[in-house]
Amino acid sequence: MLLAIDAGNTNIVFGVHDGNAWIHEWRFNTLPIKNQIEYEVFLRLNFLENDLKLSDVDGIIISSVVPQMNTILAEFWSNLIECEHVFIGPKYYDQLPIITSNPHSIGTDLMANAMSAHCLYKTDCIVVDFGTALTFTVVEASGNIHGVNIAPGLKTAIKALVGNTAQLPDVPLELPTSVIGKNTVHAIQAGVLWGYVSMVEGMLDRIQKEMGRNFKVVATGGLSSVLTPLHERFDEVNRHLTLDGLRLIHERLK
Ligand SMILES: Nc1ncnc2c1ncn2[C@@H]1O[C@H](COP(=O)(O)OP(=O)(O)O)[C@@H](O)[C@H]1O
Ligand SMILES: CC(C)(COP(=O)(O)O)[C@@H](O)C(=O)NCCC(=O)O
Ligand SMILES: [K+]
Repeated sequence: MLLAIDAGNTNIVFGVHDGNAWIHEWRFNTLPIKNQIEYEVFLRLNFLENDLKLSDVDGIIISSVVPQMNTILAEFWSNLIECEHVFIGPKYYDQLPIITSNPHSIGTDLMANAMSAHCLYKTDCIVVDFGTALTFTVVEASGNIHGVNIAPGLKTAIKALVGNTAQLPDVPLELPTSVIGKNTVHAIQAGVLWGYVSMVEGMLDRIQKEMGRNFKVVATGGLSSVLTPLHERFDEVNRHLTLDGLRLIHERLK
C-alpha cells in the first residue's frame, strides 16, 4: 500500500493506494503548522476509522510546495510506519520521463501533474490546476515541460479583493446567471467567477496559438468543478491527477 502526501498552500492531501485504486483520501489544512503529535494522531485516526493498517504501508511519497512543512512531513510518520520514503525534488528528475529546463523553479506538484499527463494521456497536454494558485502546465507528448503559467487561484483572488477594500464582503463561489451584477455580492461573483472563465478560455487559446497546435486540456485541483461553463473546454477533469503523478513517480523510482 502506498501513502502519497501532497502538501499544497491550502491543503495537505493524504492518499492511500492499494495497487489498483485510491482507496482513501484525506485533507488537512496546511496552516497553521501543527506539531508532530497532531499529524501522528491525524494519520492514526484516519487509518483506524477506515479499517486500514499502518503496517500495510510499504511506500511513502511526499511532495511539498511549502518549505516550512518539509521537516515535519519527512518525519512525522516515522514512529508509525516502517518504510523508505521519497521526498520529491530535482535530484530525482533525471530518472523520470519528463523533462524540465529549470528543475529548481518548478513546484513538485506541477512535476507530479506533468508526470500524470505524460503517462496517462501520452499526448500534448495542458494541465490546469485550480488550487491556491491557478496554474497552466504545458506538457508536450515527448514529456518535455514547455513551461508554466501562474495566476492567483479563485479563492486567493477573492481574498485579495476583500482584504484590500473597505466595503467588499467575502462571497460564496457561485456563478451568477448574469455577467452584470445588480448588487455587491453578485457584482463580485460576476467579476471574479465569470472573469476567471474568460481568463481560462483566453489562456487556453493563447497557449495553443503560441504553441501552434491543439493540446488536450485536463483540469485538476480543489476548485476544478466550480466554473461549470469551462467544462466543455476541458477534455477531462481528474481530481486525482496530482496523487496519480506521485504514484507514477514512486513506481518509476522503485
Ligand atoms: N473537495 C473540495 N471541494 C470544494 N472545495 C475544495 C475541495 N478541496 C479543496 N477545496 C478548496 O479549493 C481550494 C484549493 O484547494 P487545493 O486544490 O487543495 O489547494 P492547494 O493544492 O493549493 O493546497 C481551497 O480553497 C479549498 O478550500
Ligand atoms: C505554483 C504553486 C504556488 C502552486 O501551488 P498550489 O496552488 O498547489 O498550492 C507551487 O507549485 C509553487 O510554489 N511552485 C514553485 C514555482 C513554480 O512552479 O514555478
Ligand atoms: K496542488
